[in-house]
Amino acid sequence: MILSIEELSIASKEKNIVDTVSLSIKEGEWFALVGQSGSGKSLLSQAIGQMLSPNLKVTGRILFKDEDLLTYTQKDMRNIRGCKVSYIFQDYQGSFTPFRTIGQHLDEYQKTHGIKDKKERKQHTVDALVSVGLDETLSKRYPFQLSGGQLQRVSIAIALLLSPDLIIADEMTTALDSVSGHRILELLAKRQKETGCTILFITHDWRHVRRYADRLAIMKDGQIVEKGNKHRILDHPGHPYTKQLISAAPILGSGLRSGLGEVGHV
Ligand SMILES: Nc1ncnc2c1ncn2[C@@H]1O[C@H](COP(=O)(O)OP(=O)(O)OP(=O)(O)O)[C@@H](O)[C@H]1O
Repeated sequence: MILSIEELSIASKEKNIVDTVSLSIKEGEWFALVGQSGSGKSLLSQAIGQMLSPNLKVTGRILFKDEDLLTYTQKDMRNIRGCKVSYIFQDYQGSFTPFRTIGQHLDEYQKTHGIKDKKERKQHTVDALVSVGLDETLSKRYPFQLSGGQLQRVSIAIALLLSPDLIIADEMTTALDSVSGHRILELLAKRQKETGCTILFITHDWRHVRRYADRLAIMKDGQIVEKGNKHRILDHPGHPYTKQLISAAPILGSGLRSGLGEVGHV
C-alpha cells in the first residue's frame, strides 16, 4: 500500500467531522472517494498534506510509504508536497497568481523544490506543457489568457512536474463544461499510465467513478460506509446509502452495469 489511513479523525471545537476513517490505497491505482456534500472528503484529503486549518485537530495515522505523515514537521511536509504528493483542485483559477505568466509559475515551482539550473527548469517547463497537449508558447501568457480547460491542463502539468507518487484530485472537473472535463480526465488517465502515479480522486460524478476508478470508498457524515472494488460496488452495492447514491445517478440507476461501455459520457 502506498497510502494507509488508519483511524483518522478530524475535529473542530464543536464536533468530530471525520470519524475514525480507515482506508488503504494501492500503488498505481485510481482510488475514488465519493459521498455526500460536507461528509469530510476534502478535509480528509487535506489532512494527507497537512493542509488543514489550524482550528481542526487531527488524530490517527496517515502512512505514506510506511511513514506517518502526521508526525512530520511543516518543513518535512514542504519537501513532500509537490514532490511526492501533489494536489489538483477544483478552483484552478485560485491556484494561479494573476500577474505571473504560466512559464513563471512552472519555473517558480521547480525553484522552490531545489532545481537550480535555469536551463534545466526551462526544458522541464516546455516538456511539461507539451506532455499535457499545450503549445510551449503558452508559457508566455498570463493565466487569464487561457481557457478553463487549458488552465486545468497546466495544473496537471504542475502536479506531475516533479514525478510525485500520489496525486490528490479534489473535484477537479467541477468548474469545467462536460466536454472539457472529459478531456481533462482522459489526459490525467493517460499521464497516469505513462508515469505510474497513484490517484486519489474525489468526485460526485459516478460516470467518472465507473470509467476511471479501480476501487472506491463512500463517505457519509464523516464515516466510510462502504469500500471495495469498483465492479463489486457498482454492480452489488452493499450499504443502503451506496444504493441510494447509485440509483440517484441517472446513467447508473438505469441498470447499466459497471463494466459496460460508456454512454453519454460527454
Ligand atoms: N476549518 C473548518 N472548521 C470547522 N468546520 C469545517 C472547516 N472546514 C470545513 N469544515 C466543515 O467540515 C465539513 C466537511 O467539509 P468538506 O469540505 O471536507 O466536505 P466535502 O465532503 O468535501 O464536501 P463537498 O463534496 O461539498 O466538497 C463541512 O460541514 C464543512 O463545513
